[in-house]
Amino acid sequence: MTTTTYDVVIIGAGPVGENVADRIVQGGLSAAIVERELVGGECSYWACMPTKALLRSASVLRSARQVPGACEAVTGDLDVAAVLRRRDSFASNWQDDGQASWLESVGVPLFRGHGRLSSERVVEIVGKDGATTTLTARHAVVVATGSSALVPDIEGLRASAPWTSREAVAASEIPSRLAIIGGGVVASEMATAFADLGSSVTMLARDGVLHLADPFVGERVAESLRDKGVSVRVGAEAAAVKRNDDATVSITLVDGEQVDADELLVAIGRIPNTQDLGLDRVGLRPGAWLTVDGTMRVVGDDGTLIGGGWLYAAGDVNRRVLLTHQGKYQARAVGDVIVARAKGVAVDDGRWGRHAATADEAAVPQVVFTDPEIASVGLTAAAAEAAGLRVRIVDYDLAATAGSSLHADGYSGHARMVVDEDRTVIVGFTLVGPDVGELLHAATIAVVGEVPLDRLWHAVPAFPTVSEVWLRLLETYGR
Ligand SMILES: Cc1cc2nc3c(=O)[nH]c(=O)nc-3n(C[C@H](O)[C@H](O)[C@H](O)COP(=O)(O)OP(=O)(O)OC[C@H]3O[C@@H](n4cnc5c(N)ncnc54)[C@H](O)[C@@H]3O)c2cc1C
Ligand SMILES: NC(=O)c1ccc[n+]([C@@H]2O[C@H](COP(=O)([O-])OP(=O)(O)OC[C@H]3O[C@@H](n4cnc5c(N)ncnc54)[C@H](O)[C@@H]3O)[C@@H](O)[C@H]2O)c1
Repeated sequence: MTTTTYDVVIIGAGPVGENVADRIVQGGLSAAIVERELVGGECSYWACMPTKALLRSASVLRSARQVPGACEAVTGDLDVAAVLRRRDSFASNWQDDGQASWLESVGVPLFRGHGRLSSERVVEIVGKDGATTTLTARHAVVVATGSSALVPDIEGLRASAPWTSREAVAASEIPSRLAIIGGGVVASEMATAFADLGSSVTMLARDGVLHLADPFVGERVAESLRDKGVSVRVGAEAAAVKRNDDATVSITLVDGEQVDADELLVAIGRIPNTQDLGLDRVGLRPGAWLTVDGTMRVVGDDGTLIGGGWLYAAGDVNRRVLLTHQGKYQARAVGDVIVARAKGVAVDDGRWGRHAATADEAAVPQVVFTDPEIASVGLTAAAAEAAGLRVRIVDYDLAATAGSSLHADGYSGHARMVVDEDRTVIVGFTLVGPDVGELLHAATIAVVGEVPLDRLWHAVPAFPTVSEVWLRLLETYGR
């Protein structure tokens, strides 16, 4: 007999749903999880892992070519077929047996099918065979259904069957010409990947390249994309799209110009997976992002808790931060707070408390795997100023460290630290340069720990590493 009542029911087995389930069972409660596609979600099969696999080989080749002694050993070009095979293996060939076994090993039953809220604490699941299962949660239902690509209402766009990030990430062939609508993170990473893999790429970056980052970031990435032969068209906006009889696609821009390509990737942001989730049954609007309180309980438009607080939302679907690591961080807080409430233990939801996801507002780290890489945490200078902080910006040329000159000939990069002058702590840090992603965590610790600059002078970077930029930034700031 199938057990139909669990302490917690989770809809969506992406990275966030999996982590909520794990915390719930670690806390001694029972959990069941519902998944309509693959256990592991977008991140495992169509996002983080396969995109980075697509980007990594060219990055390694570039690194080798920048170091005499190694560059002489590079006698060929990128092996595209081998890159795609490695990508396939990082997407587990789009099979989820491994992650489904993990769920089983931690004691979380998996219900395959589309889940919907049908009433308070009740989730109805319709399986592929049409059979319906009903699960009731004693304590909480957690929505972790993630997000999907936004395809805008541009004339002819949908009918032209454009790629979203899914088709780009899983591509089995590299198109000769790829056009991209968008200038954000997906557009920039995919322009890099496909240019490296041999496509002739045109990027229609209406609002600029990575325009929400500190301005030097987008400038460096756009320059590098252009050096690779990418046509970066800042300000260009698509007005109409047509798939031609010969399978090519033509994009007419607002100014009347036409851009032709073999495939078109649309990468202009995300929509929440809440269209068919039964939100209307609990007083919410289908298709809306879910708004949450400090412990990720869903609130209605009037700010009151849905049903008194049994419904939680974590990960992309609550729109706080659309990143895997941040969603998993929320998941740990959500799992733990549900357990605490179920057991009548005090909730610790103050700033930096165990049950709060404070870093979502203060210290989100992100690495964008373009060439050069971008690593950032916390506030940009503009955001810090807009938040009313008395800010000092400290810049340093990353190429001027002994470590970077050893890392690669012709190393080029930049570092910026944003200091809150009233507290003399770092509130934002951005690095641009080859392989800077691995330098980021030191900055994340400094921001989260609110480490005073006076103390940071005692955190001595090893010589000769690129991390010596920390000392250079402090020297530039002054003692
Ligand atoms: C191209 C691309 C690259 C990215 N790269 C990175 C990166 O390098 N680093 C990073 O941190 N982030 C990256 N992201 C973002 C990252 O993928 C998301 O933040 C992350 O996947 C969110 O996890 P989630 O569990 O909230 O949602 P998802 O991963 O979307 O998982 C949600 C799950 O819920 C299931 N589901 C939805 N509705 C239902 C339903 N009604 N019933 C049952 N199941 C349902 C879905 O099938 C899915 O498996 C990238 C995103 C994209 C698009
Ligand atoms: N390495 C990483 O961390 C990584 C990689 C890929 C994706 N992601 C995450 O996935 C999410 C989605 O990425 P994304 O690139 O789709 O969104 P995004 O929000 O990063 O960028 C969207 C871009 O599209 C532009 N845009 C919006 N509407 C447009 C329109 N109608 N026409 C032309 N341009 C338009 C915006 O100005 C913006 O530059 C992001 O939030 C990101 O954090 C992370």
